[in-house]
Amino acid sequence: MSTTCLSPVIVALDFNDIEAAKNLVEQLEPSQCRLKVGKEMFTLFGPEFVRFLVAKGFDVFLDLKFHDIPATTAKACVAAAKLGVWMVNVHASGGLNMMQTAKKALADNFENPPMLIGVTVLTSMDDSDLQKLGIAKSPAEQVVSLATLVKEAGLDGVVCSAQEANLLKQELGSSFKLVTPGIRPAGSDVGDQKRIMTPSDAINAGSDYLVIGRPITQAENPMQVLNQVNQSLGFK
Ligand SMILES: O=C(O)c1cc(=O)[nH]c(=O)n1[C@@H]1O[C@H](COP(=O)(O)O)[C@@H](O)[C@H]1O
Repeated sequence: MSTTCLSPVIVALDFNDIEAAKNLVEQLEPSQCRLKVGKEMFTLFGPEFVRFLVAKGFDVFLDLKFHDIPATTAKACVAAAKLGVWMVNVHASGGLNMMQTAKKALADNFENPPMLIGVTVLTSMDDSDLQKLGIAKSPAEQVVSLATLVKEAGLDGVVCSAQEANLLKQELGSSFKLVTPGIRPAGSDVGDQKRIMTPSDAINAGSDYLVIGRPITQAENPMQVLNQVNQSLGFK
């Protein structure tokens, strides 16, 4: 598995046009960013697109957010790992047994399994969204609860917002990885995200990886935005 990337940026390839995605990928080097394939591109273009990115040497985060009974989730994680991806994720709210079973299946089947990460509270949600689900905690409190369970299950880290990064590093230690979407360079459209932060603030707060989609992919000049973000973080 490639580990040549110098930047913490993971570009979210949320395209419905495979040629548009490939056009951006052709301009990128695996040292400049990692790539994320999510539900839209995987549903449209399947494992072949993932294999294409892996064959080009990119670290690929396959973001399918599995959430099912333990056996089904574990088998889905093993199937994802067979594609040679660098990271896969499950919803932490699937529970301790689901996460432990997935982790064990990866360890039993692969000498070098991909990182397994638990999704906590989506970055598109705030207090009022949690209340409507009957959750009386703040997003930060709920993230800490779920992340504690993810750590207990032996996973490598969580998806959370950068707003919780500082707290999580204090509570769960520096080696527990924090993957943070909801990243918005100053002046870019917020869209449907609610718990947001700029790239440099996120890194200063303790984020290990920054997931950035539309601010790069929808920009007039995506490479310019990526280069600016990397430069602002001290990566060329
Ligand atoms: O798991 C994720 O990657 C994820 C979790 C989360 O809480 N919030 C979130 O936005 N994401 C993903 O991160 C990407 C963010 O994209 P932009 O909002 O366009 O930067 C999307 O592909 C989302 O599916």
